Amino acid sequence: MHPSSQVTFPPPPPPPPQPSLGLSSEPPYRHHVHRRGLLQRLRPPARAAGVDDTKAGVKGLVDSGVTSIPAIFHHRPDTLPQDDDVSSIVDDAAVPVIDLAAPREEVVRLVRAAAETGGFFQVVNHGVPSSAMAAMLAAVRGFNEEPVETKRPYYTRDTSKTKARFYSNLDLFQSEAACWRDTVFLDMAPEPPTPEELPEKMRGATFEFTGAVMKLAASVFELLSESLGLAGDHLAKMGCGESLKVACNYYPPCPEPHLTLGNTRHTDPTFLTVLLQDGVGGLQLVSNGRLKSVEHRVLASTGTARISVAAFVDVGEGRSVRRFGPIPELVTSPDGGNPPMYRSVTIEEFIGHFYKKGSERRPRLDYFKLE
Ligand SMILES: O=C(O)CCC(=O)C(=O)O
Ligand SMILES: [Fe+2]
Repeated sequence: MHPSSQVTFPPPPPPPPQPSLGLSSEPPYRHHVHRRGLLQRLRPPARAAGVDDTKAGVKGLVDSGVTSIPAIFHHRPDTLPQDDDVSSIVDDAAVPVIDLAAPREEVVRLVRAAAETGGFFQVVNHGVPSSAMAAMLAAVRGFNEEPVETKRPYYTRDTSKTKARFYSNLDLFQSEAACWRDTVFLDMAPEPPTPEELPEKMRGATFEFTGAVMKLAASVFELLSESLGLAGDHLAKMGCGESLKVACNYYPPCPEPHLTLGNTRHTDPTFLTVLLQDGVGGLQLVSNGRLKSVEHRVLASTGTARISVAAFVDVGEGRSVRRFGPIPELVTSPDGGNPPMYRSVTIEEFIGHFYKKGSERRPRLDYFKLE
């Protein structure tokens, strides 16, 4: 979704000096030496850096006036933007734009082409009101720019405590280097939070926005089903649209953006991500490799804060027991020439790879490839 072409909301965000989202198809990282050593060294400084112990996040560091970033935010040079990246990094402005109000066949054709190649596309006429998008972005800004005393009570990574969690770097104590980002993470479906569970600044906008995103996701699943030659309700019946978890990302301005990242290169762990401000992206695994899950990362930059809202649409019930693998209709071609490329997995196993592998963030699907 690109609200920028349809709405202006005060204050208008200045364009970032660098591409805000890079999409890459380079081979995975090769460097994971001394991982254990790195982790051991990382933990105490992570607390001391005033990110987690203060519960003030990266924004707290910026407010305290740092002019150089703490060492835990230093990423390996080979993972940072390089001059010679240009050929393999696509910036979000280059992704295809699909008008969902175009004739159905045309939309299905375009969705198929986009999902099979880049795995990432931007939609217009998507039915999410411009006012709802602008209000959601303003709400995320509003919360993050509150005094730390207001934000601190929400600071937790404990999913059993609340459906609205504020933290800086979910994997702060597992990753090789921390990212220049704070997040409010919301569990919105199938069991929504009560309005009182959300930070006050986010109460008004969140329910309207996420309700509209669920509707949009349902129609994208229909389009993806049809683009795979399946019945329109195939992916919905598999449960792909039951759950909604929303990462509200706040990327404070960074004094040394050349040393760190807003988010490292990764693929998302869900069936579909609806990304406010940058696009709508990929479905994976069950298409037997036909639809792509785009690798992406976020650069840090000086200037003003950047805000994004990534809505992860996924399976709800039975995440530890239901198995997902290539859809039978997609692997049994009449000539037998399309064998399954991936083994089946549960959602929990699929997501779990992210944490087990730490900084080694290969595209998730690679781990489940059949030889
Ligand atoms: O901020 C963005 O544009 C992307 C965020 C993202 O990749 C994520 O939250 O998974
Ligand atoms: Fe992502």
